[in-house]
Amino acid sequence: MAAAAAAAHSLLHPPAARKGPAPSPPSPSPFLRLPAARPRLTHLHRLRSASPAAASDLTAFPTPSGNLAPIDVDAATEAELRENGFRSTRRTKLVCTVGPATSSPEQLEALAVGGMNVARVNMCHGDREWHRGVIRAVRRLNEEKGFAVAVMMDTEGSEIHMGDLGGTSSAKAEDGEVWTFSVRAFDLPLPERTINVNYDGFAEDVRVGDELLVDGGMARFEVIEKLGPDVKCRCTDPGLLLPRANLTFWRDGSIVRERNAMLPTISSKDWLDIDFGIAEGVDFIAVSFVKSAEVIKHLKSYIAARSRGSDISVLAKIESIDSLKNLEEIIRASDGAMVARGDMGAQVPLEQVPSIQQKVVQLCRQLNKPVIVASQLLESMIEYPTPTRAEVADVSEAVRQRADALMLSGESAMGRYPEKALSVLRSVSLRIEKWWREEKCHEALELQGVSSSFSDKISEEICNSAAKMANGLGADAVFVFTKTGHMASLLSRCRPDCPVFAFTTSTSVRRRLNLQWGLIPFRLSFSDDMESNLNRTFSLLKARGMIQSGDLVIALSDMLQSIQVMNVP
Ligand SMILES: Nc1ncnc2c1ncn2[C@@H]1O[C@H](COP(=O)(O)OP(=O)(O)O)[C@@H](O)[C@H]1O
Ligand SMILES: C=C(OP(=O)(O)O)C(=O)O
Ligand SMILES: [K+]
Ligand SMILES: [Mg+2]
Repeated sequence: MAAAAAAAHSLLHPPAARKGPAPSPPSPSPFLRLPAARPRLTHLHRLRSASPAAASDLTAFPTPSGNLAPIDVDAATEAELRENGFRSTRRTKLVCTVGPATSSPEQLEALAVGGMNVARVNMCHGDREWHRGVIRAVRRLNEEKGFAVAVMMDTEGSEIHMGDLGGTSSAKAEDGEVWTFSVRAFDLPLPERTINVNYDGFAEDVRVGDELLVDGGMARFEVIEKLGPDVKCRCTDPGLLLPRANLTFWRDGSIVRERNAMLPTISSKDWLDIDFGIAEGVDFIAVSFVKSAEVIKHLKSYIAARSRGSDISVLAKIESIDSLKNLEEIIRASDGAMVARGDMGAQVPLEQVPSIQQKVVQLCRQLNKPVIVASQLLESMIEYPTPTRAEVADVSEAVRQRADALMLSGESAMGRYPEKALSVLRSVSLRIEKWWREEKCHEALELQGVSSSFSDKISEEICNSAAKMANGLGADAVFVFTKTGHMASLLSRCRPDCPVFAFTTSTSVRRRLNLQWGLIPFRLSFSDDMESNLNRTFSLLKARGMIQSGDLVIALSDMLQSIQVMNVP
């Protein structure tokens, strides 16, 4: 037990390895500038010649005084860079579901300090006032403390689920007990051993003999009798019933999809929630139970018409058999995806979930869409302060697959140890990333072209080359100045060995980039003049101790299509 405790301790408290003296740069030239990629002549007007500048131009640039306001970076990133250096920054992003355990401003700040990149609110639970409070608290935190925590709203969708258990937080179903699942509206308190079901067709669709699975198998019942709106079921696998738990029913070993298969992906309640999300300025909307690309396209055009310029990214949750049938089309239409293993595991045999996860993660990377691996990563930490070995292995596998992000659900929403769970994700990510970088174990993924225009193609080739150069030269960081964030995501897609500092003029682009692997997003106003942008950025970052003279940096921008290699003066 003592050994276990010690192991858990080291997992939760990794030693902070201070950055040593700046490594001597492998490049002999302190200011080597490469020519711009050469496009066809017809596209030359897009390029501006990179005038060769002497190193002295940079050293002559005045160092800043105490004025640090022009760049937005949060204290957690700053401390991490200062203490651990570029190479050791975490590349895998972390999403936390906010619930009753984490909704106060103090609790949210603790999560942000602990590495939360995205706060998720799940519209299945809580009411709009509650969600509004959380979204606004996150916004305040960003404004007051310089964080760039993005907000993700997750729709309820038209799944079948249980009601609220009449206010109790959980109920235990024991072997052999008879429970009533009913579509009736009851007055509170609910009669004993009674569960509300949200789907009106439930009592008609089920048959005596069907199996009823709560949360994909947390508890299991057999339908023994139908009495109008009430369905009597005997518990055959005891387990815990949680409010609004998902329900599936099975007949002859297959999931039953009768009229429920015809339910809309976005329900009328979801549309109201989406209007709410647009009004509150959320950064991501994750759509539950996506079946086709059409629903994503529909939502994207709705958002474009409604949100007047503010960009909201639409993420497809891959969690049903239908989503697997149209996987590539759905991901192409979306701005990103989530491997939602909770419901997925209730629809396909559990042993198929790992290969589905790997397939979705790889496809998203090919198509340049960020991907989140979600559900039960550290499930036991809802109750216990340390994870199981199996959970750590599961997290490691998602990190090794180089998913953009990992997500906490119940662990952070209503668990006893939300901050500890986050710190486990953080330390496991750091450790596994370092191990795989050092061992150079990653199989090179042959990236296919993703660009739809020639000018995009130039950006893509520049990013591919810059990432390769960064690896070959052992660069400390890639700097990218990007207005829309597109160049930054193309770099992230290459999964370079060093982190990517993404400078963008917009706070909302900065927040959205926070979901993507390996990007450290900063908000900075900059001009079209790369020379002065770089000088200014170096000065600002040096003044804050985030970079040092001699650091080897590769710089790109989406205004000037070139690759520059230089040492920080
Ligand atoms: N806004 C909220 N209010 C109350 N409880 C919540 C809220 N968000 C999440 N939870 C709790 O956290 C659990 C895990 O969250 P999540 O995985 O997002 O939902 P679900 O279990 O419905 O898929 C939920 O089952 C619920 O008990
Ligand atoms: C993330 C998931 O969706 P939700 O928590 O909304 O059911 C899931 O099913 O894994
Ligand atoms: K949901
Ligand atoms: Mg789900």
